[in-house]
Amino acid sequence: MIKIDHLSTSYSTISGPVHVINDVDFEIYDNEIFGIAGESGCGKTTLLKALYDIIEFPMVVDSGKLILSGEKYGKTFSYETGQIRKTWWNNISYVPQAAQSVLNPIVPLKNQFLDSIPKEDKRYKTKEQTLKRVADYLEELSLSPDLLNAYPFQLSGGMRQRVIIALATFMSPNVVLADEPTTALDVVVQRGILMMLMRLQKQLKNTMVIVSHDMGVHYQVTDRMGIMYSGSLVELGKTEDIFEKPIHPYTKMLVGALPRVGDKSPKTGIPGRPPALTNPPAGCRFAPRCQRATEECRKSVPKLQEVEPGRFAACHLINKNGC
Ligand SMILES: Nc1ncnc2c1ncn2[C@@H]1O[C@H](COP(=O)(O)OP(=O)(O)OP(=O)(O)O)[C@@H](O)[C@H]1O
Repeated sequence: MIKIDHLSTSYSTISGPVHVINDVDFEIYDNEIFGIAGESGCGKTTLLKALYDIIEFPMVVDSGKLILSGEKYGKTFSYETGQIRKTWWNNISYVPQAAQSVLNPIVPLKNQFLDSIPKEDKRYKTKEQTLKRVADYLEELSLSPDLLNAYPFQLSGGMRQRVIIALATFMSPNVVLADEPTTALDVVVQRGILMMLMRLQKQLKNTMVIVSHDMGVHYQVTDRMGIMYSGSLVELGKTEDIFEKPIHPYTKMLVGALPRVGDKSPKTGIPGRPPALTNPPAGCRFAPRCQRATEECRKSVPKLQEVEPGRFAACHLINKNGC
């Protein structure tokens, strides 16, 4: 499980701190695929980096923390912000955005696998034993073991993405974080990657966190999801509930803009633009784009509240005829 405990982060810039994650507080459970959605620049990648403990200048944690806990091979573990990196690969792994370009193009894949396996993993005594296990694992994932002798530049983008996912899951981590795993791939390859992630999650019974701006990806793959807007979590719940009955006005607009089979009604975009994080408006950050915003919305920041069991939203209009 990952507990995100009132986390706020910022980036230090020459014009002062840019607050990107604002008091985000929720839990991601064991054995689920959790999605994080929202427009470009709302802080999805920043949150994922914090989850993976890549907190390096210019990113700063202003307050709050993360706790990664669980059980592996009969032993319980718990790591907080600042310690999570000690358990990279073993208990948590990360498929970064544009992952296809993180592989060194001129190093054979087998060396990249060997370099990624933590030195303390003593399950395989020799290099040959480790490579045999990697080859078997690739076969389990319907990938050819011959890939181990290939160089990344010889592979297509979709194949490189599959290899990265294999690398990230080889140690059976309790949590796998994937940032935009299907962006820049054609729809057929996208589907293959999504199926692979779903199959792996079922097999490992672990937690997968998928960041995507594409609501279609969340609909197909995730069990629960969080909607981010301008650095805050504005809605959280089961994915099917969010699509069937969105609560927050922003989520309603996001879901309403999606095409549906048989629905011929004209689709409209969300008016306006997200606020600049360098100079956000007071009160609810969505208020300038919300047709139902009131004086209260423009003055005070709404807190994320439990609207129904397991359903959370941050909006002053809840129970006031608006949401
Ligand atoms: N190194 C940095 N220095 C200053 N500001 C940054 C830095 N990295 C990100 N930001 C700012 O933080 C905000 C959130 O960025 P982030 O990459 O987390 O958003 P995102 O939702 O993942 O967007 P995208 O979908 O485009 O990747 C953006 O406004 C961005 O300009």
